[in-house]
Amino acid sequence: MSSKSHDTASILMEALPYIQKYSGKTIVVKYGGNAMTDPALQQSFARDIVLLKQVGINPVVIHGGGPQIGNLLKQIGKESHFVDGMRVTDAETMDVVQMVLGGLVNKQIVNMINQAGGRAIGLTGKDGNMIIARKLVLERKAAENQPSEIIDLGHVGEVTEIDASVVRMLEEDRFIPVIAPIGVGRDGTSYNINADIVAGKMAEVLNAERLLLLTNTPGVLDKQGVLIETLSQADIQNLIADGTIQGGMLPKLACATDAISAGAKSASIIDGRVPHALLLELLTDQGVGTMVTP
Ligand SMILES: Nc1ncnc2c1ncn2[C@@H]1O[C@H](COP(=O)(O)OP(=O)(O)O)[C@@H](O)[C@H]1O
Ligand SMILES: CC(=O)N[C@@H](CCC(=O)OP(=O)(O)O)C(=O)O
Repeated sequence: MSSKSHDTASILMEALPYIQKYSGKTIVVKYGGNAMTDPALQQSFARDIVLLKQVGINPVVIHGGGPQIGNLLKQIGKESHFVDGMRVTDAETMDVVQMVLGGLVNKQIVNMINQAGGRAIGLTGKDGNMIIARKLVLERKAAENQPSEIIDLGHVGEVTEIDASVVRMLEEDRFIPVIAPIGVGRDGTSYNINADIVAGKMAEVLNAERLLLLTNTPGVLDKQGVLIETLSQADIQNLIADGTIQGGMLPKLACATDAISAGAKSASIIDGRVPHALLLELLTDQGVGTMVTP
């Protein structure tokens, strides 16, 4: 055997214990809007998802689309405002969120996976009353000795309940669920929910083996910009308190912490700009980001 074919065979063999470990299990993958900007990377993501399904693993994709929502808002002359990584969502912005997440982005991902040979089904949290939400009430203190004030984020929601029966039904078959983070209130109100939060709750409800959040950084970085490979829940509190973790990274770590408190073994924030990041993280000895552990 040539050394090249020996190398190829050993790479394939490296995947075997991981395929055995994850076969029949659910892996929740959050595909961030910032990780989905490059067409070649989108294709490598879609092929990874199809490969996982093909070897008996059940990927469930929750997608974001923050930059894509921001672009359409800009085209209609609206500025985006964020508080703690969450978009302030008035009624008009909520319509744009539904158009972009439920329409454009969701169907783009479905199409990419199907082009790669998979069978993806796109849903929002409204389908089958899957994601029930209520208005998020955000309380904040300007300073330690000040009374807290309530910040109105409009249609931003928090998840109160997930009925994952439709996801179960799809994953038991050949289908790959692709879910947009839009929730519905008991009274029919639409809610915009941060996709990281939805991914964390979905991982809890599905009792997922892994929760992977794909984004546009190498993982969680320290003050010097160096990758932190593993983080405990106590480390996270310290890094938030000293301002190292901010903005879009806050909901990711909140959801990782919640998922772990609810029994998940780990949650990983990985670099979606690395081609085949999912395969590298799941099926090889090589990690590609930050793993949050209990
Ligand atoms: N300590 C940190 N390490 C890495 N990224 C951080 C950190 N603190 C804040 N961030 C920001 O979080 C962003 C990722 O969140 P976000 O923009 O919401 O991505 P996504 O669209 O993938 O959800 C990074 O691009 C970075 O600007
Ligand atoms: C409440 C809130 O902020 N919702 C997000 C939903 C999309 C999202 O989470 O997209 P990324 O994962 O690409 O950031 C938003 O409106 O941008």
